[in-house]
Amino acid sequence: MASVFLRSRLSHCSVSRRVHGYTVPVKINLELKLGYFCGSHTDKRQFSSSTYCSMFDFMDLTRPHTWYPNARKKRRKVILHVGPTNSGKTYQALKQLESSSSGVYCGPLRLLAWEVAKRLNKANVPCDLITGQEVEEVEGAKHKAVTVEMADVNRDYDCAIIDEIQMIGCRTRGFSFTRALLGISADEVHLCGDPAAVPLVQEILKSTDDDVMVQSYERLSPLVPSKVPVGSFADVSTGDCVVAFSRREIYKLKKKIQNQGKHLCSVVYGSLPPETRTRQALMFNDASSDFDVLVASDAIGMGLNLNISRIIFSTMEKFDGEEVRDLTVSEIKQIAGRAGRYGSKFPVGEVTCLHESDLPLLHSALKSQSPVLERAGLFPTYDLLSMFSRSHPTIGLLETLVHFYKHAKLSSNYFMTDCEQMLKVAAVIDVLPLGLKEKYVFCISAYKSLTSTAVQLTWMTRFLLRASHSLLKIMHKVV
Ligand SMILES: Nc1ncnc2c1ncn2[C@@H]1O[C@H](COP(=O)(O)OP(=O)(O)OP(=O)(O)O)[C@@H](O)[C@H]1O
Repeated sequence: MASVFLRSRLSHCSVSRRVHGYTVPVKINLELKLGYFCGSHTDKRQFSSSTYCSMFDFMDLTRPHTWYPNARKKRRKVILHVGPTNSGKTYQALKQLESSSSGVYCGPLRLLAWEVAKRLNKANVPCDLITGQEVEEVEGAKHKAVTVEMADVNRDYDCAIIDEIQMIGCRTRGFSFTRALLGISADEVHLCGDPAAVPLVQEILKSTDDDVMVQSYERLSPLVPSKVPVGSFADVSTGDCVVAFSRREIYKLKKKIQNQGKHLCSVVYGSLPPETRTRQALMFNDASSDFDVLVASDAIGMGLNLNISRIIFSTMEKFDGEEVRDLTVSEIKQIAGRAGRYGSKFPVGEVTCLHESDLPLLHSALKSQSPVLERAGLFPTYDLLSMFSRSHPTIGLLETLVHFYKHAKLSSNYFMTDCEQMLKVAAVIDVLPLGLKEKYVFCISAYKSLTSTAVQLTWMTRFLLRASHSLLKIMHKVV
């Protein structure tokens, strides 16, 4: 239904006919005001050549480093902490954050941001928690733990961490990591993640004039791939985490395991409400609780420190929004790496599958390197959309996004983010009496939870109207 709605909206817009192939002359005042896109108030050493450009090509996204004048004022020290899972990369970066006078942690999951905020506050470093769903401010805090979409590129920090930097290559969320990488204004920026991201990050940062260094790590505790599958739910034991890729499957597995009468299961998956997800993870981690088995989606794959003894893949395939495909090497390693975390009560991690036929893929993935990332996600900033919109006042957000998607020019280090879900949100909210900024905010923050039924679209329309004030309060500072 949503796609029908979207199709009709798109044909109604006829964006490509009306706004095809712009190279728009800009007036002097606009040029001055928006100088940083042409480089005028950024780093004069490097970005001054086109200061007096008289033509502004909105579709030219080939120099995204110039979108962040605040960060370009600094020569940042960027440290890439790379290595396998459970090798202490984040631990080392967090030590720097903890000892800095101001800082920000940017993570891919709300649960990770929550863990970091808790850790810093416990260490008497007041730390705010800011995610798409909540703002928890702590008096006197100069530190923030945020989900990467909420990273504030207008503030200055001593220290910043961008965790799971390999997500810069993610089809749908990569642009938020690119924005944080290029835009965070911190003296020291710590990037933690897979070595596969190193060449791309180094290439991208050539344009920023930052100092970049690479620090490599080894796994701190062994991870043993099992030669035999689990085979029967009767063989599931305390500390096991069974991984599945849909909510339906997760609850089916939970039921089958609990039917054996030996274990109670916690569940963790991405769309669980944050409080419930946190409670379920805590319950599993708590040795005194009866919930000694976890059934989870790949939401546990990133950075979470859970007391898992053995990872059991119930399948090696997942539906990625477009098709059912095999898990990638990187996904398999990330998820498997949750077993036997250093410092947990299981000093050795084990990993296996439910079905024997899945074992070869598991074994070969664990022996392979993740393929090197070639391109990072990119998406136009609000400022850029807003400039475009001012030059084309009759065009709505949906048409603007479609136009950028079709006509933007990118350098070879970048790809345009897959914005199909954002377009669906834009199609709905374009008819609402909201400003461009509000609409943009909703598009980049609400698309993750959108599904494609008419009921949910109707619900979302109502929700947007109700939530606009609170969400805007959160987003106001970061866009
Ligand atoms: N030097 C250390 N002393 C004590 N504990 C450590 C040390 N280094 C790491 N740890 C602990 O080991 C676990 C794994 O560390 P960390 O989360 O930093 O690994 P990582 O390499 O970032 O893993 P992933 O890529 O899976 O997120 C954490 O519980 C962390 O607190």
